[in-house]
Amino acid sequence: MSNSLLSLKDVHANIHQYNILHGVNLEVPKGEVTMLLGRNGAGKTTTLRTIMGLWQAHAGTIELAGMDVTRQPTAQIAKQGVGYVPEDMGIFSDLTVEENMRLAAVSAPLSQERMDRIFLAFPPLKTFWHSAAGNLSGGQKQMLSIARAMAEERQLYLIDEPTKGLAPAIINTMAAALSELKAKGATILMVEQNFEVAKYLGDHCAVMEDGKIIWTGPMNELAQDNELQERLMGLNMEAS
Ligand SMILES: Nc1ncnc2c1ncn2[C@@H]1O[C@H](COP(=O)(O)OP(=O)(O)OP(=O)(O)O)[C@@H](O)[C@H]1O
Repeated sequence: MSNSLLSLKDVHANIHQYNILHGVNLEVPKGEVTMLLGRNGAGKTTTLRTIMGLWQAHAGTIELAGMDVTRQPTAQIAKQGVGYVPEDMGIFSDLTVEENMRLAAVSAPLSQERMDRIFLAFPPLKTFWHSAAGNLSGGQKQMLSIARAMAEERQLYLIDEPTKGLAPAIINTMAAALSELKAKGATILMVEQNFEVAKYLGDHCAVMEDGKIIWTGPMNELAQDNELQERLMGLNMEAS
């Protein structure tokens, strides 16, 4: 795909002695949202961590904006404009919301304009600006985790299950904030188990199984095909 910002070609990765990724091929188009879906243990988190350099690809290539970033150190990949929102949120519980945000802005101090944009998306962060992050609710912690990725200009966001364990009302807030980010032209690769959220935000979709991508296509194609969903992911969407 010619407009790919991120491109994985035949990526293999091990975790300790286990071979987890068995040749991942994935194209992430610029300015669009790609959903990485699949059953538990399929390798979705491992794929994001390998892109971020947190696990090493032992074969294959990872290109970001045409540059080979395979096996670069994580700090170097972050410096090239990749914001990562890990599943465990990666926030510092003992620090305040403000300190968490200021630490996330590595290449330039957090501007007022950026802070205003973040407060608009996530009002509780303004309310609890001087509170310890550890005291935030689960949903507020997730907001802080995404806000940290937004603390700088990014060319790519890697977001791992941002709605996991959240109450429906908070899921809506989260989806609205991510939709704003999308409307600003962000390129996002996101793991999401909530199929409603995946349908709402996704332009493209890649489905993983056993360390490989087994299906790629437009999100609406998968969303409209119950049989395909069930075959690829064991989903039964009759209820939704
Ligand atoms: N630190 C680890 N040590 C050993 N095996 C691991 C480790 N982390 C992940 N794995 C294994 O790698 C495989 C892929 O895990 P991964 O977390 O990437 O899957 P996933 O698709 O994100 O799953 P989920 O939807 O459950 O989060 C699984 O079999 C998992 O048990």
